[in-house]
Amino acid sequence: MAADKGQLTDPIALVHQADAELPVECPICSTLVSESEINLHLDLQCRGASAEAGPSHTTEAGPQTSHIRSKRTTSSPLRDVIDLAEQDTPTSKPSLKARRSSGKGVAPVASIFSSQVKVKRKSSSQDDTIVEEKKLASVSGDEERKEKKVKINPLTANQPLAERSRPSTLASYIGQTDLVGPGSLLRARIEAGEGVGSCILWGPPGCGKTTLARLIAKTANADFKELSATSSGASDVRQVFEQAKNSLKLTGRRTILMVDEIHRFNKAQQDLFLPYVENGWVQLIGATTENPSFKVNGALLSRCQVFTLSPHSPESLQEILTNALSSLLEPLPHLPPDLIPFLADVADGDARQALNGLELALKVCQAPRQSTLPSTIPTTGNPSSQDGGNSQADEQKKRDEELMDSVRRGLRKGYDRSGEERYDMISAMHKCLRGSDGSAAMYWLARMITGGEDPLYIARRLVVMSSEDVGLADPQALPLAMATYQACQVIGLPECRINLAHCVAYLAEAPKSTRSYTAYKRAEALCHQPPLPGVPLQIRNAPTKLMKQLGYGKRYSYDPDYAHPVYNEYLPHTLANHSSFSPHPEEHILKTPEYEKKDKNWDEDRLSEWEWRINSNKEWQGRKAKEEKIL
Ligand SMILES: Nc1ncnc2c1ncn2[C@@H]1O[C@H](COP(=O)(O)OP(=O)(O)OP(=O)(O)O)[C@@H](O)[C@H]1O
Repeated sequence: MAADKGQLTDPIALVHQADAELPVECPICSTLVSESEINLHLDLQCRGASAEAGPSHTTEAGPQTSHIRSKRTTSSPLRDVIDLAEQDTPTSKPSLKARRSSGKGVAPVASIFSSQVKVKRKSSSQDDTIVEEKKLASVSGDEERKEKKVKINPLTANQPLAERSRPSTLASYIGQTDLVGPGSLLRARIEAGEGVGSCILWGPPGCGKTTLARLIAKTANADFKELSATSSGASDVRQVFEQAKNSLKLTGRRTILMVDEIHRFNKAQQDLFLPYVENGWVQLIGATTENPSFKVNGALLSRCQVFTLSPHSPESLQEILTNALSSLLEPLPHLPPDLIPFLADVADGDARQALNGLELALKVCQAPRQSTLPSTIPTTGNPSSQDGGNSQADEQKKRDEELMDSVRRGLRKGYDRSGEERYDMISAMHKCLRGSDGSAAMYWLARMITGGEDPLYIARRLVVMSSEDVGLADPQALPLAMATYQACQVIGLPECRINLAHCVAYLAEAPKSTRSYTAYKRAEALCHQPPLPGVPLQIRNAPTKLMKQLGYGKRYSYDPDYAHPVYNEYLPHTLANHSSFSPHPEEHILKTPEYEKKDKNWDEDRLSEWEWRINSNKEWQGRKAKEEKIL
């Protein structure tokens, strides 16, 4: 059905031609392909489908499959055939659209061909290289055409350095030696092209998860598809799975699907993976920065192996940076001599950050800058030449320092308010408060606030902490924490950070007691031990005569009439002697040196109160025992 090169064909004729050969749907990738070409399309493992065919970035097209058209939701055979005709052959005819937009219907050949751009795709290892052929023709079709081929790769040319220097072989994959170092099992399996089965790669940003996944796919010689949970939905996942299954069924070719940020799929979305992973129809490689035990569906997790990647060591980062520098083709500008070790330190284990820092430094150093040096440098031999040399060196040193400072500011690590780091930091602050280390608590408070944390989130934790850890040791803690919460609500940032700091300092210095909290936990544990007894009759209300006759409220001692504590049967018989869930008065109250200084007698006062309570309790126990004997 291909038209002769460079020759216009009447679209009506093409429609008639198409009637004779309707396109069919490929059973693997659902692309519409002409009937006569379907076998070729399958033999080519669905390569050649247009870019719309699926989410895979490995989609390729060759000249022999240029007529293949992806499925359109609003497709009709007629429209498809017209479209096929429009994009036919390298020197294809102008599109009907172009002709319509020219406003001249079927325009003269010359005006249509005067400037034509055709974009072809050709495969490379990981990237789609685009070759643009600009065909500039003279006004008349008969005249000699001037052809100018400009080879550009706009997709890769604009990539950040981190992306351009992504390793394409396992040999150039730096670090992570515990996991893929020489002699490791995983490395052996990857090198043998066996694949690693479905797995989850867990590690902090920029530690090399995506890179490793791509390397695994490359050596396994499988189709590789990539999805990101941030931009894909259930329908994308289903589409890839179905294609993978069909491909396996019809051609025996495996598919590796890498899902970046897999933790962002909710549990229901993750459930979609189960049958495909379970049956081995697709090999899943999930990448996540979050702890998979919390963020990945348990059922899916049990079908995947979890590999943990660590942040890069400064040594690994130095190697990655040096490799990236040496791979650059352009001449390097002057760079500060300490730049590489400096970047390796400040990047905090994140290779992408380190490479971004390097790229930033390169840009700054390449940019023409206004020299603050005197325009005439004294000549050698002149006594002032030494000074001139020194001042030049000083100037350079100052510039280097400024550069590193701006790179450091540019690399300041973000605070992930939705991630694990948030919980780690609030928990760190809580632990510092519990351990009465005010300075450390203040640091974590500042880290959270400067990272953009919601002050109410911090204040809520302070409210909890004031009861959980300070509790009875300082009853003022809870009202202060509540007041801090309200201050944050009313005032907001930036001022409310002062209220937070006030409360943090107070809670750090307050004495600590977990009596109420631990007592509650013990009581709660008892509530999970059946049989659960009813409320003792003595403390039940007796609003009716019958209830009174049944013993409800019998011998109940009305509290205000008695010296406290007032003894009634507050607990069921089975628990009467079970004092383990009541607050232990003898529990030690942890006091900070600051508190000791404030109130030396506090402990003694409280102890004497407890002693009295313990004795009263003993008395009550004895009286109960006697009564029980009598009964
Ligand atoms: N082990 C490594 N060896 C060489 N370069 C690496 C390595 N790890 C990471 N890099 C560099 O850092 C860049 C980012 O790495 P990659 O995308 O693999 O990290 P990631 O762990 O997937 O990060 P994220 O969780 O943010 O997606 C890569 O493009 C590459 O240039």
